[in-house]
Amino acid sequence: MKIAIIGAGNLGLAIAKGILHSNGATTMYLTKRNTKSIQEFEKYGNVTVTSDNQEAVKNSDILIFAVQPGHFASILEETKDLLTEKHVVISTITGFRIPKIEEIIGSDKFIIRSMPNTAISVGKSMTCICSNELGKKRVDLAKAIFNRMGHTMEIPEDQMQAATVICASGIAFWMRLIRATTQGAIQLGFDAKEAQELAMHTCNGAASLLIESGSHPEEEIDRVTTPKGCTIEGLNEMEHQGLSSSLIRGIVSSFEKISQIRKG
Ligand SMILES: NC(=O)C1=CN([C@@H]2O[C@H](COP(=O)(O)OP(=O)(O)OC[C@H]3O[C@@H](n4cnc5c(N)ncnc54)[C@H](O)[C@@H]3O)[C@@H](O)[C@H]2O)C=CC1
Ligand SMILES: O=C(O)[C@@H]1CCC=N1
Repeated sequence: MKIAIIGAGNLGLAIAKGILHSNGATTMYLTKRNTKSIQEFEKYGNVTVTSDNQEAVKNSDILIFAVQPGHFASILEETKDLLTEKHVVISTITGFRIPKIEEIIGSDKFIIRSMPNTAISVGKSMTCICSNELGKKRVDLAKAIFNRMGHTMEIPEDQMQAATVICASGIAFWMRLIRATTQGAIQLGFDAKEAQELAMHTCNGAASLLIESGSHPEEEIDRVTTPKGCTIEGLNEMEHQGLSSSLIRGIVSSFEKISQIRKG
């Protein structure tokens, strides 16, 4: 698998780490306008760092674009004449719809739109995927690539905006919840390091319980909330203060913001 990551920033580098972690590529190109900060990746023998997107495209089959939405169209213009039937174009760009990509490079290309998150660097991304008509023939390949670095779900393109909020922005939302729990634990007497260890492993355990048992969160909550006990006391106070409501409102605000990014 010859992979190029066009735009090795926060997400692009997370994907690169995930690929290296899972031995997922025979060769990998990483591109960025100024390559100084990512030069160290060349210590991995099969990685080439360059600011030349055309070189990366020519020497790769799987092209993962991870640039800011405002830069994507011009980079597609710059590389479109080099695209052949060997290439699979995978976009991670927020709000940039497949018809807009087809307008630039044509509908006769394999186009996958993906929405991974930064946990891809440790092989734990939740990645949503959709494709153009021709790209349906490469969806299994895209899933195979991303399944090595977490879990995938194929969805209609219309749900991509919502998937961005839940899965990609979701990493930040869960981080804040873990951080707030840590602050609570510090207030209760744990030192900062211990407090974070308690918070993150408990969070991991809660998610694993659902993933492995297939049960509903409320079933698991019922198993923890002793009548007249401390859990229900804390949980109800959190809800009186708007815990679920604030999360839902935040998710909807984030979703609405993507519409503005798309118009911009
Ligand atoms: N950061 C995240 O967690 C996620 C980001 N995304 C999407 O991924 C894309 C990238 O996001 P980030 O990594 O956060 O942004 P970023 O700004 O950290 O990375 C973009 C990179 O592209 C490089 N770049 C700019 N022009 C270039 C060019 N002409 N050729 C090659 N490289 C060029 C920049 O130097 C930068 O390193 C965005 O479209 C974003 O919406 C999607 C899911 C998650
Ligand atoms: O905040 C953003 O706009 C991008 C998309 C999802 C994660 N980061």
